[in-house]
Amino acid sequence: NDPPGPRPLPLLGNLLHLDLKWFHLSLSELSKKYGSVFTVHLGPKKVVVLAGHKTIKQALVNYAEEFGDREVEPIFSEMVKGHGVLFSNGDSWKEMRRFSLTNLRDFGMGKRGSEEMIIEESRHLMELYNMFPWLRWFCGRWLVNRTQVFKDNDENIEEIERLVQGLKETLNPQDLRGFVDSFLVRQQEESDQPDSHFHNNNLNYTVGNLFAAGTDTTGTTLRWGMLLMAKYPHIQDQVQEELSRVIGDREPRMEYRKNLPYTDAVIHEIQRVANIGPMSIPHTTSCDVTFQGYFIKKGTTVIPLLMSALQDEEEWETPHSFNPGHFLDEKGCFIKKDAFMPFSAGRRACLGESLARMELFLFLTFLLQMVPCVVHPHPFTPPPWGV
Ligand code: HEM
Repeated sequence: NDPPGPRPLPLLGNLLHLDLKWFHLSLSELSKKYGSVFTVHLGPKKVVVLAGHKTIKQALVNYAEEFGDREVEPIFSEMVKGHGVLFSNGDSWKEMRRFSLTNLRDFGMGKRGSEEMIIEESRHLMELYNMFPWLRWFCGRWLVNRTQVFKDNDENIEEIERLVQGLKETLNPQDLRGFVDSFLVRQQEESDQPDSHFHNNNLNYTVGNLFAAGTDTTGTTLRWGMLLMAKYPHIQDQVQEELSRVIGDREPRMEYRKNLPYTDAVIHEIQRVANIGPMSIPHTTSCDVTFQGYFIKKGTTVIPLLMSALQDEEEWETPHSFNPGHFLDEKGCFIKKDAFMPFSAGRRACLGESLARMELFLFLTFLLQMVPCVVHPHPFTPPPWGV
């Protein structure tokens, strides 16, 4: 009783049915034909796709254990060897996730502490933008191949090891400066336990995961924000009108968000349309499971098609166009939407959601606030050493 799906060819599976460049769009098309739980074969590999807000939530929240393991593709299993939090499972993942969440929160994630740091970063962002407009010359494409990926990974880990070494040499257990310090103390406390998960590999890979999962995601969403504001100047005008009416010349702060319903709605709509993780990060079933009447074997790759929730035609008035009204009631007050799930749901849901939301709010309000700023006299001057 497998979930339905297109008939696979030997060896190739359904590869010919899918546009691999626009894989998430192909899956979205297939869900129209095969429903909210369907099978596709990527070559010989069987993959179950979950589509639509209700089905994804039901699987990831109501069947949290069954659908809650991470699929670790061969390249990642070779690269991270089960360490860290992003591409790990079992007890090691549980310990790393719990430790990361508790410590990031203790060091201010989603709270005042990180607000101060993000504001400081926003000030630099404003300065940098005015100071180095020629940085854009470097924003090109570069070729990545497999060897390069492994080389980059090794270099990243070496860099993290150097950072950790510096922190180890200056560690004062009475004055913990951040995540790595807390990890090092825990490592010392558990040094007599041979099967402790607090070893160097988990430290290096968890730090690497937090950087990797936490930078490009927010950065890409911000770029979408700027693109959408440029494309819809009348919406940008309304945000700027609200910002100048509510906060004026004061520096943006999280506490102003509740009085900025339009800005908040625009930021949510940016994330909905940006759709930066359309297929989430694949999961795998931790045991055999019967879901919506279908049998799914232990170890089956599962793709929660988040884009199908973000563009669910039953949940959004105009799912395919940018419309901040999706998050506003008739009085212009902000409303939460259950189908808004760019951070996924359940036990593998994004660990940095509160940090990301704070960053998006502060960076975008800083960038959109109409405060007088010095415009660089020669915005397109190439760097002194040429391009
Ligand atoms: C706009 C920003 C971001 C978006 C849209 C986003 C989205 C996601 C998504 C879709 C997942 C996969 C969830 C799943 O498997 O079901 C994820 C996982 C994760 N995210 Fe984020 N993320 C963002 C920012 C961040 C930040 C700032 C951090 C770190 C501080 C972070 C850390 C992680 C980690 C560690 C995981 C893996 C969790 C696990 O496997 O247990 N993310 N994120």
